Amino acid sequence: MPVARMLRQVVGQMLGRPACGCWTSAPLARFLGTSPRQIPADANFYSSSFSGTDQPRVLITGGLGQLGVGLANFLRKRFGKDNVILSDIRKPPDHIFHGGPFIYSDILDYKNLREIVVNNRITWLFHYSALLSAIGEANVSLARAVNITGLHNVLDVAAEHNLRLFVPSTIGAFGPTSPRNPTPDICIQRPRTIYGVSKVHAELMGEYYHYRYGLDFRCLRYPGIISADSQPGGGTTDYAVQIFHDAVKNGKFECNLKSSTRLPMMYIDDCLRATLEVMEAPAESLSMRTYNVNAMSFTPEDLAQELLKHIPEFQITYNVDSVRQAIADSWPMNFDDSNARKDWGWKHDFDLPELVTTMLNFHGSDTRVAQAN
Ligand SMILES: NC(=O)C1=CN([C@@H]2O[C@H](COP(=O)(O)OP(=O)(O)OC[C@H]3O[C@@H](n4cnc5c(N)ncnc54)[C@H](O)[C@@H]3O)[C@@H](O)[C@H]2O)C=CC1
Ligand SMILES: CC(=O)[C@H](N)C(=O)O
Repeated sequence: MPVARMLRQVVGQMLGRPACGCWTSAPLARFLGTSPRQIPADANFYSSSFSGTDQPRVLITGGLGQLGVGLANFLRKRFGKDNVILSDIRKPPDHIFHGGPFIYSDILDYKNLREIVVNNRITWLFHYSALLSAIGEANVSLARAVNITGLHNVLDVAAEHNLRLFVPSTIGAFGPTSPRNPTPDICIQRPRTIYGVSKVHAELMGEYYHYRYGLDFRCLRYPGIISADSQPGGGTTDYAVQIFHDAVKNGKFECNLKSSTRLPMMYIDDCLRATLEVMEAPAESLSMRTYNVNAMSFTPEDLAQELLKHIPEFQITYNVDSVRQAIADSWPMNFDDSNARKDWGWKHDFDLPELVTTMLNFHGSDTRVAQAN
C-alpha cells in the first residue's frame, strides 16, 4: 500500500476517535511497518497481565541509585524476594547482589529491555533510570539520551507487553513561570533544565500512551527525597541528604544553596509508600495519571535549626553553587498534592522533626554527641 494512503488511513482513524475515549488501535509504527515495536491491538485500559490474585513480577530500572535499592527491599517484603528484579548498568555491591535478583539492563538497548521483560514475565515496571538535575546540566547529551530516548524504549516495551508502568517525575518538572507557592498539579510547566524538560516529556508521553494505547501509566512528581542509607545521584536537593552525614561525622556542613532556599522534601519511607499506593490504587480512583506528592517544605536554615536541637555544636556555612542555586530558584517552594490526597488517600507520615530524628538515629548521632561530651 502506498505510504500516503497508509498515512491517510492512520490519520482518519485518529480523527474518528472520541476526544476523551481510550484508544485501542495499534500505533503508527505498526501501520508503517518500519519498527520492531508492536503494541497489541487489544491493549486495554487495565493491565490485563496482572490479576488481583497473582503477585506482580516487577522490574526496577536504574535500581542502584539513591532510591532503587530501597524500593526493591520495600516491594520484596510485599511481593516476595524473587518477584522483584533490580537492574542497572553498574556493578552491584555484594550485599545487593546477594539480596535478591539483580540483572544488567541498559535502557538505551531496546532489545535487552524486551528480552528481560519477556524472559522474566515482568508485569510491573518501575522506571528509575535518569540523570538528575545538576549532573544533567553537566552532561546534556547523555541526559537527553537516558532521560528521553531511554524513556521511549521503556514506554514501547511497557505498551507492547501490557505492563503497569511507574515513572517518577519531580518538582523539577516546573520552572520559573510556574506558580511556586504552592504549585498545583496542572499549571504552566516551562522548566529550564534538561532534567525538567525530559520529565515533562515523560509525563506527557506516558499520558499520551495511556489515552492512545491504554497503557497503565502512573506517575508521581516526587519532591527532594531524603534517605539515610543511600547516596544522592547529582541533584539540587542533595544537600538535604549530605547534611546528615557531615553533621554526624564532623559537626559541620558547607551548604551549596542559600540559607533561605525553600524546597519541597520527603523522607524515603513516605516516597516508597506513595509509589506502591499509587501503583495499587484502583484505576477508577485515578482522575489523573500524574500527581504531585508532598510531605514537608523547608530551607537549609530550617533544617540546621532542627539539627541543632540534637547536635548543639552543629555549624552550617554557605558556599553557593550558582548552577544549583539557579535551578532551586526556579522550582516549587511548596507542592499542592491535594489531588493525590483526595483521589487515592495519600497521607505523609514524616514532617521535619520526625525526619531529623529518624535520620540521626540511623546515622548513630547519639554515639557521636556522647563522645563529644
Ligand atoms: N532522588 C530524588 O530526590 C528524586 C528522584 N526522582 C526520580 O526518581 C528516580 C530515581 O532517582 P535516584 O535513585 O535518586 O537517581 P540516581 O541518579 O541516584 O540513580 C539513577 C540510576 O540510573 C542508572 N542509569 C543511568 N544510565 C542508565 C542506563 N542507560 N540504563 C539503565 N540505568 C541507567 C544509574 O546507573 C543510576 O544508578 C529518577 O527517575 C529521578 O528522576 C524524582 C524526584 C526526586
Ligand atoms: C528533586 C529531584 O528531582 C532531584 N533530587 C534533583 O535535585 O535533581
